Amino acid sequence: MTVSQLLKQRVRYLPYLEKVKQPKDLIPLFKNGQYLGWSGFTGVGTPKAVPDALIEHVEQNNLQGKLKFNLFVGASAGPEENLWAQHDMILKRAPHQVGKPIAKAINTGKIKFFDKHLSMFPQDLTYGFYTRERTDNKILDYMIIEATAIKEDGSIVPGPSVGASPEFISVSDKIIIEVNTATPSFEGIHDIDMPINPPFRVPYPYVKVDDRCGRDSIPVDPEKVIAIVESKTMDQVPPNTPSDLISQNIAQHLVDFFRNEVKHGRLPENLLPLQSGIGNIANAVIEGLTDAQFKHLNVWTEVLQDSFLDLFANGSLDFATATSIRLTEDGFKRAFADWENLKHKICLRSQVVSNNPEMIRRLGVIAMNTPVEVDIYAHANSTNVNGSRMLNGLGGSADFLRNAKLSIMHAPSARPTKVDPTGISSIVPMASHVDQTEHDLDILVTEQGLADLRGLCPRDRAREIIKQCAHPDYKSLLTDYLERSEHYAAKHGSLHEPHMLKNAFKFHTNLQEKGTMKVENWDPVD
Ligand SMILES: CC(=O)SCCNC(=O)CCNC(=O)[C@H](O)C(C)(C)COP(=O)(O)OP(=O)(O)OC[C@H]1O[C@@H](n2cnc3c(N)ncnc32)[C@H](O)[C@@H]1OP(=O)(O)O
Repeated sequence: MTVSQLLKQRVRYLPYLEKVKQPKDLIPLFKNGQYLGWSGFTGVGTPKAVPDALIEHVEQNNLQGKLKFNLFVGASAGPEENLWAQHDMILKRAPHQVGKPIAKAINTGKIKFFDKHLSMFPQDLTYGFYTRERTDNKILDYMIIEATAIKEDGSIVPGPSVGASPEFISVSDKIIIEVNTATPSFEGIHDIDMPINPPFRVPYPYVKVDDRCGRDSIPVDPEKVIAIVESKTMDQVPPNTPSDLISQNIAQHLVDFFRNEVKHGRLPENLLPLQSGIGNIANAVIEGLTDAQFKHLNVWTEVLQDSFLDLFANGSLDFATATSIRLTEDGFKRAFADWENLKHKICLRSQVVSNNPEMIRRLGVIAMNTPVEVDIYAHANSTNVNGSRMLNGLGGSADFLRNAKLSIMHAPSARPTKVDPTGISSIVPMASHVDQTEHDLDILVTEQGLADLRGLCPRDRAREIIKQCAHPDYKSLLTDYLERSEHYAAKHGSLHEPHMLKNAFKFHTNLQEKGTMKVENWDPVD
């Protein structure tokens, strides 16, 4: 097969050039029920050419629901996994996903999705936890990995994410490499630790965000590489919603809080390494930090979004490390225009390192993530609307929030429904699903204000959250719930974290029945 000049430039291990194939040539390898690993994390660095060829094959042969795979990706993949979901090509999926089609397939029961901390998922896969039903002792049949270059020893230089690729490669029977020649080579930006399982595991030695002691590429046994495919499609990350008054106010409360912590000596002047979660609100909060005049900031996070580029550009940010640079098309254009400068200030690691509890605690990370809802005692739901409908998954939120020095959650105080512009309160009496517990959260912030929960007993916590964070439309309702619960619990000797179980989910049932959480009355309790 003829090999393009671009591909020849990127593939420096010459025996691989004998293995160059067209994606369609690989279709016969794929069988219903196989276990596949894809590279990628939060929609960047994912394989595209082979997944697209499989979609075409399914469409042309009406194989929807007949060619399904157990699909594992470090976190969410790009548009391809949503097309796979639409074509009913996914049997099982873990540990995180983003996109309406895949969420719909999960919520209609077509995809068996399970959610696991991103720091733990890759290692649990290598332990064989998720493939116990296999009788052939294999873990993954194929790993399809996107590379931006291949080094002389055959090792793989990933693109804008590392994710779980090192672990997937270590347990995959066969490997297919998509070399993306449309995207520049990311060589030199990675620091990759290969998995070592207990009882021989050693500590990760990093004590500063810019420490490096891993490899700059992923080693691979060339015998396992069965095909090299040229990919010419760039990653496609949709644009972020521009920040609005709500997210700007959230950011301002946080900036004021940080300044006060510095003033009282609980934080250094350049704060501590920052983690910021996914989504529009997290992106807008980082945007808000850009104008705050902090200097020499550092970032230890899992995903770098566009707003981090502004922090670099105005000189606030010294160094950022993550497992993925999830930039929009414009973001990548900006980053590549300044690449010679930026590439010395960014390092991409495996997700088991970026999200590692040991590292997060050692560095004293400040974690900031967005919940679906938080209850008055600070149990937070990051994943399931009304305790039932999966949004994106837990991701790394709990890796960071449980282990950070400061654990912060930020959200708008209320969200609109079809019938009520403030029909959903982010503060509820009892969280309908719990991902982060009361023991994990220090600070809760909405556009209304910031509740500092450190050292408060649950009832004081509830009053602080309602006072500082609840939307005015819900303050008296939540206070009423708290006071009635206290009255009821006092009679029953259960005043530590008072609830009326009969009414605990009344906000949610009211929402389902009437489109708003504004309950008109409580069920009587005695
Ligand atoms: C890869 C990583 O893990 S990064 C580390 C952090 N990871 C996590 O925290 C994972 C869990 N969190 C998330 O997925 C996101 O932060 C979310 C979904 C909670 C919030 O995302 P954001 O983009 O900031 O907020 P946004 O307001 O746009 O909400 C996203 C969607 O969730 C819906 N949603 C959020 N909260 C609620 C709620 N209480 N009830 C109903 N729908 C809700 C929104 O309506 C919106 O739906 P739409 O896309 O149909 O408009």
